[in-house]
Amino acid sequence: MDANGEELAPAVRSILSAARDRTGGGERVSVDARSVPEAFAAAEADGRAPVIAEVKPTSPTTDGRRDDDPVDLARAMVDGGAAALSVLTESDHFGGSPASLERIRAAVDVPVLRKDFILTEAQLDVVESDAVLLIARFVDDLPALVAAARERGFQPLVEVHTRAELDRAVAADADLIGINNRDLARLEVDLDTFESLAPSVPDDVTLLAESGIASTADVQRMRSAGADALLIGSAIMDGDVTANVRRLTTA
Ligand SMILES: O=P(O)(O)OC[C@@H](O)[C@@H](O)c1c[nH]c2ccccc12
Repeated sequence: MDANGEELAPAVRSILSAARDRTGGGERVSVDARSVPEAFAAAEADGRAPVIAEVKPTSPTTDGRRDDDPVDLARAMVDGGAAALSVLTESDHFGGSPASLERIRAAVDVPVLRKDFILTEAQLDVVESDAVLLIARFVDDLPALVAAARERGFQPLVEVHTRAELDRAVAADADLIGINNRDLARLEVDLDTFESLAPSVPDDVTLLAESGIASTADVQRMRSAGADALLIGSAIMDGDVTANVRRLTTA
């Protein structure tokens, strides 16, 4: 059971128990971050849908694993028009690493989001990134972790899946919020999630639609429902990543 009183999918329980074992807590990070909202605005001005393309070698819901150099993948995504990148640093279930994020961030000039299951302040002190994901469902003291991220220069992206989590994100002063279409209890995706929660998000929040966006029709659907930007992983990682990003950003 988690805080929502709902059973989590076994893969997610395994991810969380690995996350609890990671101590983090190297030297305190202080980052001079590339602005995520500015990167979205630049993409819009250039006629592209703002997309955060995700470097995700594998996942509990993906068959197989992509072994290309993550830096090559990242560059190819930027070539296709990605406004920003998301890089998994979780190694046990997603094939990512802090080292690949570090290399990617040195190789591109767009903002890079660190995608991991961060539960404690010490786990922020692992690698420099422009933004960090904080999953409302798993973080006990969200206002404290949002503040701790900002103190280090990170832009916190708070991920929500329910109305109650959205209210907690807003109360924690989040100004970058992602609505995850994937239910972490069942690992199923439903784009209705974004459509039903987006109207309750305050206007001054930069709002992302996350997960399950596979086609240009999905991009248009999320944009019409109020998404300022889209976070897309699997549909980009499957095949020619440059062509995939180009197709999805010119929807
Ligand atoms: O591959 P998709 O369905 O396009 O989803 C991307 C991203 O939203 C997903 O990887 C994700 C959303 N929240 C997360 C939290 C941790 C790890 C991964 C995620």
